[in-house]
Amino acid sequence: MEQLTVVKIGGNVIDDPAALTRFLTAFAGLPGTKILIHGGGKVATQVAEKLGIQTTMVNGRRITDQSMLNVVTMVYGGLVNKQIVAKLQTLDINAIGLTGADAGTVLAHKRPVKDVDYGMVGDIDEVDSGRIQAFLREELTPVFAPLTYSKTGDLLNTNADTMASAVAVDMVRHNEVTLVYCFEKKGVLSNPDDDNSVMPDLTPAVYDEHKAAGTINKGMIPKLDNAFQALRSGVSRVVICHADELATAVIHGAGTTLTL
Ligand SMILES: Nc1ncnc2c1ncn2[C@@H]1O[C@H](COP(=O)(O)OP(=O)(O)O)[C@@H](O)[C@H]1O
Ligand SMILES: CC(=O)N[C@@H](CCC(=O)OP(=O)(O)O)C(=O)O
Repeated sequence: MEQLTVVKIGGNVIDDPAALTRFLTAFAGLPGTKILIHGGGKVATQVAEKLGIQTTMVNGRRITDQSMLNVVTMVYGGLVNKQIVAKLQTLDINAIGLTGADAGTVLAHKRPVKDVDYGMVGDIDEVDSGRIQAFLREELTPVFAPLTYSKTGDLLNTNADTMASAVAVDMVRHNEVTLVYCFEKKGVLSNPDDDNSVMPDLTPAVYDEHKAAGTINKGMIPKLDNAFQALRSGVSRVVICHADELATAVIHGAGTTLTL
């Protein structure tokens, strides 16, 4: 089976133009077929604030009312996605920018209201990996914004880590998939105050211990839940690493590799 690398890039890197350029250059240089999923939460928060719209996050998810949905659609589906696509074109990657609504690639439903009303937040039902594979066959590199669509024709805001995991899992039908989460730290740290305390590998049991001790917290919890879910669902390798170490992580191993 052909190798495929699915890469997710987080919002703190997207917010730093020099770091984003370094990352995209490394992404462009990866061997074989690849897909990029980007976040952009930090930029969305800044733009919303300029428009007088306040951000509320619950369990790492953005409460998305209609005005916030308009902001994230403009920021993720427009500004961030198209800036990345344009940059990749100059790096000789024929990128095609997509939301989950484009070509019907990622269908979701609005998250039901239980304790929290997240508003227009989407939980993924279906990824059309056959369609994504068709883009790859045409030598196009899909670049996904973290937006999905519903059967009722609404756009929905979906966490980018979740989107990366769902796309990677469905692509297992066609490829041997490596999933890499890139962000601004060197990997999963055993001590969040020490940037050099990277754990080279991580099992669910050790993850649970760190979660209980509070040394793995905040955004790292949903990231790792998504990452372990991908590994359990047939993705061959899942790595969490610094954006500057993407090439090393894919080829030789850097950052944190998850094992079951
Ligand atoms: N043990 C840990 N190791 C690394 N990062 C951690 C850890 N615990 C919490 N974090 C936090 O998790 C964040 C990554 O999650 P998130 O902000 O959702 O990233 P992204 O922008 O990639 O989506 C890091 O910026 C860091 O502050
Ligand atoms: C529902 C939900 O929370 N969606 C995320 C999508 C962006 C994202 O995940 O961006 P990062 O990877 O940069 O955090 C949000 O709006 O913040």
